[in-house]
Amino acid sequence: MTTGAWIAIAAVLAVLVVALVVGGVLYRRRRVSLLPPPSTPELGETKDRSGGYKTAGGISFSRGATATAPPKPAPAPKPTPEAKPAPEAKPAPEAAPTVVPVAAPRPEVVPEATAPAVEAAPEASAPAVEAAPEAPALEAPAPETVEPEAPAPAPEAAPEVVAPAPEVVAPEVEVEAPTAPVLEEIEPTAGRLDRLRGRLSRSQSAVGKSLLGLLGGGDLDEDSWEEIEDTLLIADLGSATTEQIVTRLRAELAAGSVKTEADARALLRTVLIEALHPEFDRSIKALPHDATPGVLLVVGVNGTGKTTSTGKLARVLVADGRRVLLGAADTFRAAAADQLQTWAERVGAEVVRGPEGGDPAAIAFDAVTKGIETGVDVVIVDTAGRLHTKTGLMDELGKVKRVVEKRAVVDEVLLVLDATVGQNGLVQARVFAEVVDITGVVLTKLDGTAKGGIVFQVQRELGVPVKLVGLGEGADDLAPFEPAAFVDALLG
Ligand SMILES: Nc1nc2c(ncn2[C@@H]2O[C@H](COP(=O)(O)OP(=O)(O)OP(=O)(O)O)[C@@H](O)[C@H]2O)c(=O)[nH]1
Repeated sequence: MTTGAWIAIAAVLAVLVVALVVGGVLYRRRRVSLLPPPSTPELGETKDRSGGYKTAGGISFSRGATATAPPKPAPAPKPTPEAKPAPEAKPAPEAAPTVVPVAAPRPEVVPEATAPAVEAAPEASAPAVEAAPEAPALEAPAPETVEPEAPAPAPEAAPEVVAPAPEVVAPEVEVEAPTAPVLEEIEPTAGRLDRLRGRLSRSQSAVGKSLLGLLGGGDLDEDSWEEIEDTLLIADLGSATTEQIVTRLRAELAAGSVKTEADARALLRTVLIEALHPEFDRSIKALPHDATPGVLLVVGVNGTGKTTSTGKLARVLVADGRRVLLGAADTFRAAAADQLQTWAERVGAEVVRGPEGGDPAAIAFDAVTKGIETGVDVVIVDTAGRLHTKTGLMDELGKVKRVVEKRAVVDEVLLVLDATVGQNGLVQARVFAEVVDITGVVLTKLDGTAKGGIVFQVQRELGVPVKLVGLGEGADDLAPFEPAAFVDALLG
């Protein structure tokens, strides 16, 4: 072939290459994505999954009564344990897993490698762009997934590469195993009871409707009053509370203060709220003291939801920027410690656990000791759920508390009660109250019972507030108990 022919072939090839490249770029630009465009969140913005509900506040925390120290400054994330005086910087004992610094999924902790990365690094390929909005705090390693061979798109084309284009995920790319555990996003605590109100209403509002129906009907005869009493009793308000409420309603109606249905509703609302003691302090005493963490014991009969509630509470505290250590002192049920560890790993809390069947008091002691050494803010000890009829086992719970008190003040003893068991819960409450001083109640499974009236009885019986309510099996289905919101749900 002549030189001219070779040149002609070379020119044709060059044109083909250029055409392929241009075609590729145009193809990428025109490709239609079925995924929503990535909304790059502002730094500091968290994803709101509350469904738009807003309420007065979230779960509030306070310091135990024995604290003498001035309040610590606002709990921004504490990156290092040395923020607190750690007596001996001992290495973690093997009983506990590696200390996971609580990279609390708060936006402030997010390094610049989130949204800005999209702009700053055009070579950071599609996966990084797409993943960033989902869990900003955890996506720092995203650049590691960059495919080296991927044809670098023009910088301006990057935002359009929304869909995880199959060809971008090159099979030969070795995605490094994440070094940090994948932490979960935690729902905002503010507004939870309102967000979960639907569940409460579904199970409770029949009571409210029936009461309103009776009261709004005008003059009440004795049969109607009896029906009101029955309704309250069936809803598990207990005879004392029922009597108190009926007496008050009778007096108000006799005084002629109820003329319309709206009056009846307003009166019922007021009377029920009053009976729930809105003045009780429902904050969780979980804030650290000068040199010791806040210490909480979670007690209750097995199956009531102790471990679940402990995990849910840990999430709330982590979301509040606290460093949390969980003590798995429930050695009675084999899987309980694993269950607790899973909860902890999901939010980056530490766990201290012991051998199966080990001494719960020893584990609780170790947990608090480790919490002091590592300078965590709060230690929550999940205790063994024992049948309250077994005296020896109940005594063991007393021992757990006494032993823990050798290391730190116990700020809260939360009794977990299953709302679905009705009166039986009261029997449990009495027995536990004999062994330890209960400071608050967590009433679980309120989503699955129409007997929410147990709230009234429990408070009356124990003289301590219901502080938290469990409204589902979901990780964030724990809400502060707010009398007014509860009554509103009751009245529908
Ligand atoms: N529907 C509903 N289920 C709940 C709630 N809280 C806990 N549960 C469920 O109740 C069951 C028992 O919960 P656990 O946390 O294992 O109970 P526990 O008291 O720790 O039990 P032991 O470890 O045996 O002592 C689990 O299936 C939970 O998902 C709640 O508020 N609502």
